[in-house]
Amino acid sequence: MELLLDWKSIGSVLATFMFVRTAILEFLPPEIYQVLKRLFSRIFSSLQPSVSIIVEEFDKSVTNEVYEAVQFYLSSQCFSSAQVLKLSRPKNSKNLTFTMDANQMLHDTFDGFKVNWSFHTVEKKSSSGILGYPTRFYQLSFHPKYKEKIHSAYIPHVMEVAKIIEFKNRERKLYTNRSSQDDYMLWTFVPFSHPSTFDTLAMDPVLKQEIKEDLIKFKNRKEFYTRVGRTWKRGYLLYGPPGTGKTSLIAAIANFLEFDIYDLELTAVMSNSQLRKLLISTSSKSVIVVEDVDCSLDLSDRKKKDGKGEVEAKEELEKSRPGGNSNNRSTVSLSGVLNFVDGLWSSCGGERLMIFTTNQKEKLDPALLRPGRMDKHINLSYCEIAAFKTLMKNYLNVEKHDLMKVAEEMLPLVKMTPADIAEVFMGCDDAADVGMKNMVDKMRKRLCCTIEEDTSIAELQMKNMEKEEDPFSENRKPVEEKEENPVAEEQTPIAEKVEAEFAKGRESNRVGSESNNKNMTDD
Ligand SMILES: Nc1ncnc2c1ncn2[C@@H]1O[C@H](COP(=O)(O)OP(=O)(O)OP(=O)(O)O)[C@@H](O)[C@H]1O
Repeated sequence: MELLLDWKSIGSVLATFMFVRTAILEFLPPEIYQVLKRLFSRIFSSLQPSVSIIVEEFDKSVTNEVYEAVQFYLSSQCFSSAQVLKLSRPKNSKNLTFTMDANQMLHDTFDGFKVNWSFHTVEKKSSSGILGYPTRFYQLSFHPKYKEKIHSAYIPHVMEVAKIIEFKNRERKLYTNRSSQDDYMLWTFVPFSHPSTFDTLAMDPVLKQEIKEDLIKFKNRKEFYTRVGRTWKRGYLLYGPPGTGKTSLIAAIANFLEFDIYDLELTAVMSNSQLRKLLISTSSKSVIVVEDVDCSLDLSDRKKKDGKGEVEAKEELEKSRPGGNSNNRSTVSLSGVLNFVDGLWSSCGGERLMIFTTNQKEKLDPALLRPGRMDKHINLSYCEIAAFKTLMKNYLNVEKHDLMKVAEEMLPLVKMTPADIAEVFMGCDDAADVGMKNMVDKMRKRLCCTIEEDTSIAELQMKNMEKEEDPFSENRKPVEEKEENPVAEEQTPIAEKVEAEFAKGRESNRVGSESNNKNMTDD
């Protein structure tokens, strides 16, 4: 009988509990329900044994990197489990960021165990009782039996995930030393947003693919570089006439690798030691660029043939520069630059690509060009048909056109850089017919000029040769006789020459398409 009573009372307790629960869910405002839920979960969790780790924002006034990492990590985790979130987008950043609000609790699961994160803000009083800046910190709580796992696996996991998220979210930067006046502000920066990519780049497709593969290999070979005892860096030399896309290629590379760019103006660097400071203040995952290196410093052969030393030669170069005077003269030397590229200091940090550009490769010292310093020599030259098609697609939004055949025949005869072609297409506001007509007109004009120029050079050479001829020689022809000759080469009408050049162009197109690409060399 007593047992029956007990079962009855249990049944009525359960029924009451169900009734109260339904009443709470139905009638209690959700805000109050949430508060009660949190209160109960805190009471229960405080009854369980737990260990806490505090991660403060500052460590002796210096920003705590772990705090930043936790912030990144939790921003990716908190959307699903935190109750109240803060939403922000840092200026110029491409992504939205969610952060936890103060006193919020967040649960995370890792490798089968649970941990709790909470965020707090407290205002600490100084010894004199004055309230200081608020101290912000994250608190990580977990069961004591997971202490070892937290230390050896969970925290490294948080740091790794944070690194990946930070890299994806971060705003890439373009640094320059051009406007820096003193040692304290070596680099100034702006957000890097150059639109050039490998898709928009007009260049030989084989060369493009080769460069992309080389970059991918470089990026994925951290272990390889460690194994063979080399610093994780690579040097490219881009050379070719102005307007062939050296700067555009650098921007495309930085966008491809998602690296920052450091644009190093050597003439603004006062000494080798300042050069070293600039180098060690660059971050990893960056492209360091020295444009027009032949114009920056005298980096020709160190052993001057005329007996002048490096310093003397540099002095001369400085004097020859506009506004150059001895007071603000740079004392950066070739050896300083060589050390910058692959000296001991260049091994600080990692994952760095150094790119030097020049219009005159032959002016550079072989020491700078050797493998290990410049690992790849990339020749960017005048526009060929594949590059022309890319520009047509970019600027005129067409892949085929009636005038394509004519342009294709003339292109090998006229030395046009991608910049020349881009300029013509730019003025056509997407109108493909106008763009192609203007292009062909420009090519014709250039072809005529080239032929006229060649003709007058040939005439001049002929005259000079005649002047130099031995006046007593029996074979010597009088100049007048040559000028009167109606079938002389220089008197062929320009139109005929253009036609002859076209024939040459057709031939060279055929040969060009058969030849292997020789524009990128491993040095
Ligand atoms: N290969 C290319 N693909 C697409 N656009 C190009 C290319 N080359 C040049 N251009 C166009 O021409 C302009 C000038 O090119 P860029 O500055 O890259 O040439 P450069 O070789 O670095 O010239 P310089 O040697 O004078 O510095 C660019 O803004 C771009 O619009």
